[in-house]
Amino acid sequence: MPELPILSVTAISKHYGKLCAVNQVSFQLGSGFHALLGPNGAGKSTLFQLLTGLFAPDQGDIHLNSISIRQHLPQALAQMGVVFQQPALDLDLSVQTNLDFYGRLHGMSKADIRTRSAHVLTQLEIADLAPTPCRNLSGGNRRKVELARALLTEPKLLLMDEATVGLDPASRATLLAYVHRLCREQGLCVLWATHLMDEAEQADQVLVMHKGKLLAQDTPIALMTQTHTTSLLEAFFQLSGESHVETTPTQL
Ligand SMILES: Nc1ncnc2c1ncn2[C@@H]1O[C@H](COP(=O)(O)OP(=O)(O)OP(=O)(O)O)[C@@H](O)[C@H]1O
Repeated sequence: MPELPILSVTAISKHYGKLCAVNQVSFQLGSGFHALLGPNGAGKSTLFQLLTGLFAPDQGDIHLNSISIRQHLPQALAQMGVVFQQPALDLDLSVQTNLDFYGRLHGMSKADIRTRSAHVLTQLEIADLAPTPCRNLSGGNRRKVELARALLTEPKLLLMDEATVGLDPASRATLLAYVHRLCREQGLCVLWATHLMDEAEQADQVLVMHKGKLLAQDTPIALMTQTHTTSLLEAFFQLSGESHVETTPTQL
């Protein structure tokens, strides 16, 4: 029997005035690492804002494990962890206090928060930083703390919006490897927005977004085969009809 989707998005649209930032987008995701690939302005962040209920779509609906985000937002959010593009830690508080605050907001008991934080901080190799004020952390470690916080409630869906922006190559690789491991070992469903080719190339599936539309959803290899290209970058330009003269070979 086919696996039920964890995330199901049906014909959602979002306008800012006359601009259609998300245009009739539909897709379904099961467990695994899914890259949402698109250049600046493609609509990735707007899609994330719709998925997290920050805005309601003008039309369409989103279901997380069959729960409608429109009708039952708190229940849907309880199954979701999010790392937004903009850092969102309280820098004056310690790592542990940031996690405590988030856990309490989600109705976790103090004991559960402590057990779970110790687990995720250890997995991310930053357990020793628990008492440290977030202001004193490097950019890479701040992102790890945001990821730890997103994972505190054991979500089924993890949304990562350009989560590696500003990180050095080693920190970026550690974060990516850890999230891939969570997909493999715990069946997590990850939607990872990026415009970096190497991040998308490692995904189980790539969702190609351009000017508000979802152009394709498939494995990196299948996208290259369908477009008769030998790289994901070329496949993107084939699918979008854009020219890539002005771009670097590693990102859109
Ligand atoms: N609050 C807003 N008001 C008006 N227009 C907006 C708003 N937010 C985004 N837009 C526009 O909607 C379109 C999609 O933007 P969005 O930020 O979703 O794209 P993105 O793919 O996340 O880009 P980036 O990688 O630069 O974050 C862009 O044309 C952007 O200028």
